Amino acid sequence: MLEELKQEVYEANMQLPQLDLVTFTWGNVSGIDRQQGLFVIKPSGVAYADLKPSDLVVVNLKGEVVEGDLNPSSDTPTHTVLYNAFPNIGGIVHTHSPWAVSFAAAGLDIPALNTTHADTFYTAVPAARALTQAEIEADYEGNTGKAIVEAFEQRHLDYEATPAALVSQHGPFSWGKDAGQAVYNAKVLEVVAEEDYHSLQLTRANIELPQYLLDKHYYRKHGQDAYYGQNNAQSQTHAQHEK
Ligand SMILES: O=C(CO)[C@@H](O)[C@@H](O)COP(=O)(O)O
Repeated sequence: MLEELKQEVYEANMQLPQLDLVTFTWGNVSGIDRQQGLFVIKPSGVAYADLKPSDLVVVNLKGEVVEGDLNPSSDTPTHTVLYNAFPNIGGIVHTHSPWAVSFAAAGLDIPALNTTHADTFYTAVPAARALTQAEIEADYEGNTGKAIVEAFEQRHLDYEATPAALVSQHGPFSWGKDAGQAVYNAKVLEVVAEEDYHSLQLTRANIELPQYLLDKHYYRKHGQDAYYGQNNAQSQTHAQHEK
């Protein structure tokens, strides 16, 4: 069943370690056949090196396994919610890619700070709200998907224009028209998360030395007394340039 889709989703899964988006068995990719209302997903806990297309598990849109000897990814309920809520997506990726996880753990959106971001995501990538203890205990993965959908609904975001979200204190989910595009979007997300982190660090505060402190130390060492701009033509000239 769905042999061609399994091959496509298998290849998408194998791109995760190739693109440094996962460590060990973390992460998973799924892809859906909308005509049959069935999706295939990586089995839970299987090392990528050991994965075969035939290992992929077939699941219906109720989240029920219809074919497969292995357990589906533990994130299958999240994929199920997203396929039901976002009818135009064909593939979903979940990773623990470290820069995106850093924003997820901080509960921060990944802001649109550069054109790399804008090429793929029309808005900031939303950080979904944290789940309550009751939600976590009742159905962590299913409620994770609902929190993502809620973020898009409440913020009036277009899930096709911004094909990703951050799960509070867990990590990113991204999606696309198929599994391959979902992986591409996951990689772009990780790249812009890293770029954003550094941009935010660089712009967080103006921490340049004040001129008088620079004068005092520089001129004391280089033979001229500079007392906060007095009796020092160079610093006065500099001060004039500063005005
Ligand atoms: O973070 C978790 C589990 O805590 C999962 O997203 C990740 O390990 C992938 O799990 P699966 O191997 O797909 O079940």
